[in-house]
Amino acid sequence: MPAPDLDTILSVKNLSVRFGRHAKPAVDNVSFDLKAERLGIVGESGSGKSTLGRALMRLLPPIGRVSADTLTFDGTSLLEAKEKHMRTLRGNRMALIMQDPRYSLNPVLPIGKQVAEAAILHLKVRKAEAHQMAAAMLERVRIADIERTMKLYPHQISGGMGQRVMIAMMLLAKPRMVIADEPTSALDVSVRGDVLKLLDELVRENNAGLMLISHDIRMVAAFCERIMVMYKGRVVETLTSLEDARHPYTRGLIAAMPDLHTPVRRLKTLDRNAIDAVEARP
Ligand SMILES: Nc1ncnc2c1ncn2[C@@H]1O[C@H](COP(=O)(O)OP(=O)(O)OP(=O)(O)O)[C@@H](O)[C@H]1O
Repeated sequence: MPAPDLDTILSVKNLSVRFGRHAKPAVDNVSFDLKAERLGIVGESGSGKSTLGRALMRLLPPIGRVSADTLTFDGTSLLEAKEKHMRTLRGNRMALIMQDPRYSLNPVLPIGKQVAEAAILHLKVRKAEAHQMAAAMLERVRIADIERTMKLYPHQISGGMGQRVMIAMMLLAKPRMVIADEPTSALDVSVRGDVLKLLDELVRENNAGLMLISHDIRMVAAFCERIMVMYKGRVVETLTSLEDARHPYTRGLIAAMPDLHTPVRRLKTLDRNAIDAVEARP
């Protein structure tokens, strides 16, 4: 028997997700491993990126049917784990950061309390210690004037600050795997880079694995060592550099994303016939 690879955080073999018995799979036979690295998942809208992320967190609605040969996270089979175990894994060992902090944060709770409650829940610490941990973590995500800011409600802070609060809350317990699903697309362009840099910094510090889900292949390429390209639920290629892109779909995604250094007059659209012809090859 081959020795287990101790560095592997997540192992996925032939993962498929179907919404309804006769529907085409939203995620179709996807296989990959995640180590303490940054893995980008890119693809156009509807390619199955979010469904993949949610399947890994076991957060799909009951209509979503998951099947896989292997789905192992940190030694636990996500196919077999009881829901109670999943609840301790989520937020503790695995974290999901979503697009818009306004929908993820509790609107009726001051942000300091929310972060402290995450510490009480996941780290089983007492109130005073949780408050201190929350303050330290908020400082770590560069929130200024901590004690005053902790008393503010989510609607009183900016989107960029809200996303930094989410990151503080999600990374408090030092999870092994962080799935960030379009974490900056609801934010002002001017703060996107800062939020991503911060996320990257904290994930590296914890020696965790990051899955960065986005439709923006150039942004993903700037942050990730590997990029998995999804089309109609399948992985069409995995790249370490955009220059290696061979698949017409990936090339289409690259061409469709404006590059600050080479301005284009018209944004290209994807040539679906060429893409499907390549996909149809045995
Ligand atoms: N709850 C659901 N019920 C039925 N179908 C769903 C559900 N969630 C996702 N799907 C379908 O699964 C497919 C993949 O959707 P998914 O949201 O994963 O794509 P995506 O690549 O994340 O797109 P986006 O970038 O727009 O979020 C789509 O065809 C979508 O309609």
